[in-house]
Amino acid sequence: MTPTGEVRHVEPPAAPSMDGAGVALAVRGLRKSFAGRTVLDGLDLRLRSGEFLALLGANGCGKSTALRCVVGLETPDGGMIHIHGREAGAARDAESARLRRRTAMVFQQVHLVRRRSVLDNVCAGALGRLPLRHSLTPLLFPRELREEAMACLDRVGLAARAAEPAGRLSGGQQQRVAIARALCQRASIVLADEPVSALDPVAADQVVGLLAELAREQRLAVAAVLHQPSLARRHADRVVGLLDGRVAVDAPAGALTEADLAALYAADRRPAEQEHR
Ligand SMILES: Nc1ncnc2c1ncn2[C@@H]1O[C@H](COP(=O)(O)OP(=O)(O)OP(=O)(O)O)[C@@H](O)[C@H]1O
Repeated sequence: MTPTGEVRHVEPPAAPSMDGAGVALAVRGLRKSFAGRTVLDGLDLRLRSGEFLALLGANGCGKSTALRCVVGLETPDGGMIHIHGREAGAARDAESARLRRRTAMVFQQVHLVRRRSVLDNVCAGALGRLPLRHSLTPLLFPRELREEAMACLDRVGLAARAAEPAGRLSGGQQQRVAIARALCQRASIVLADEPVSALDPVAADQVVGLLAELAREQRLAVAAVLHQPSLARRHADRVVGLLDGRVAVDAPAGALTEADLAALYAADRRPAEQEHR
C-alpha cells in the first residue's frame, strides 16, 4: 500500500480481465454487507490456472466472505464472478451450479467423517457428479471412483493410510485428506480458508507447500487465506492483501514489504470489535 492509502499494485494491473488466457477466476466489484455493515466494498480479484495466491488481511476484513461468495455459500449483493470466463450468477441455475462445481473449498475445520475410511472421505468429493444413491453408503462407490480417489490420496502422500478411519490421522494429515477430496471433486479452482491455522509450524509448512505444488504441477488455480506472511512469502506466487473489504496490496510474494504488512494489520484501522478478539 502506498503512503496515500492507494492500492499498491506491483503486478498485475488494477482492472482484472474477466476472461483473459489462463484466468480461472475473476471477481469484479464484489459487494456484500451484513446487517447494514459493508464487508466487501467492490472487491476485484483475479486468479490464474497454475497460480498459488495467498490472501492476507486482518481479522474481519472479508477474506472468508469473498471465498464463500465465489463458491456460492454466500450470495453477493453486487459484482461479478467469472469462472473460466463464464459468469456464475447468484441464481441457483444449472449453469451456475455447473461452474461452481469447478471450485472446491478447503476449510480450517476439515469436515471429514471421522469414523469412515480415509478413502471413503476422498470419494465423497465426487458426490456432486454422482447419482444420489451413492451418498447412501460407501459400498456403492464405483470401482473407478475408488481408483481415482486412491490416485488423489497418492498425490497428497497418504495412499498407505487409505483404509484407516479418518479420525485416526493427525491434523496435518487430515487436512491433506481434505485436499485429496477437493482433487477427487475434479475442481480446477481450490479455495482454502485458513487451511493451516490449527496446525503446528511443520505441518502448516507441508500443507501450504502441497497447495503450491498442486497449483504448479496440476495447473490448479489455488487461493489460500493465510495468517502467516512467512508462509505466503515462501510458497505463494502472488499475495493479495485485503483492507476494509477492498484489495490494498496485489504483488508478487517476493515483493511483499514490511510496510505492506504494517498497513494491512494496523490496529488503528480495525473496527472496535476486532480489538478485543
Ligand atoms: N453470515 C454472517 N452474518 C453476519 N455477519 C457476518 C457473517 N459472515 C461474516 N460476517 C461478518 O463479516 C465480517 C467479515 O468476516 P469474514 O469472516 O469474511 O472476515 P475474515 O477476513 O475472513 O476474518 P478472519 O481472519 O477473522 O477469519 C466480520 O465482521 C464478520 O463478523
